[in-house]
Amino acid sequence: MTTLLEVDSISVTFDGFKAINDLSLAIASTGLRAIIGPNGAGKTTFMDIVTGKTRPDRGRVLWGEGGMNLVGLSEARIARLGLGRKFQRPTVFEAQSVAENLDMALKNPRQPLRLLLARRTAADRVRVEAIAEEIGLRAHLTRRAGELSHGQKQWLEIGMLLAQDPKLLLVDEPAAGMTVAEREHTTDLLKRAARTRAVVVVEHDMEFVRRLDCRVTVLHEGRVLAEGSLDHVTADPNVIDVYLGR
Ligand SMILES: Nc1ncnc2c1ncn2[C@@H]1O[C@H](COP(=O)(O)OP(=O)(O)OP(=O)(O)O)[C@@H](O)[C@H]1O
Repeated sequence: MTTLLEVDSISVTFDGFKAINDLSLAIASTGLRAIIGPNGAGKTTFMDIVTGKTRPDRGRVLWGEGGMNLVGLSEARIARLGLGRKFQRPTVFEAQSVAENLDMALKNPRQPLRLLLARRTAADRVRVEAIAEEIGLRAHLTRRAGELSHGQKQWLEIGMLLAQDPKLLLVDEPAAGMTVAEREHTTDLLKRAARTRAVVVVEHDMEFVRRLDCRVTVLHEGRVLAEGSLDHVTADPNVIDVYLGR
């Protein structure tokens, strides 16, 4: 098992409050990881640090075989290294079709507009169809993204990230607001995506995490409280105390 991302002793303080407190954790180059923790545990701040949005006061974020330190790099640079982030709310282009959304994502979004609007090549079309199949929207390619259900929009956005072929996909609360059937589809989608890359899911919903059937890291007060299978961490007295608020 090779390590893709290693967070090494990072800390960050906001107005005297330690949101991340000497946090260390490692993510393997393939497979799923769930990160859970009560409100304020530091999950969002962790993602902000890894993606370059927030700079830690201390510590390193090491990437890839060479162990390149991401701290201090711009968000755009980190994204180009292969780190994709899916925020909670879908941000698809509502007026464009599913195919057009995927097509724009296939091309580098930092390209000039005229290239984004350039005609699709045959290879692009094949790739767009393959991604649509992967995310379960093959039958919806010509629909406007704005007409999709909430769950379908989330899948489209995951597809747009997959189009960029990230090495690590960070996904923030994918199950929020989804129906049971949509959740099942999302679990399958994330599991499939994790066969060839690292996928880190930050999630509150324990039932969803159980379905992911993966290693779980519990954060609390900005550090790792427990790690292992969901059964292992939920049997941990420290985790029980934190979740019951004792
Ligand atoms: N920019 C900021 N300025 C001040 N305090 C912040 C800032 N960002 C986060 N915090 C604080 O840091 C702590 C960790 O927040 P964070 O959002 O990372 O937690 P979380 O685990 O994602 O919580 P939730 O599950 O509620 O989203 C919280 O107490 C939060 O209020």
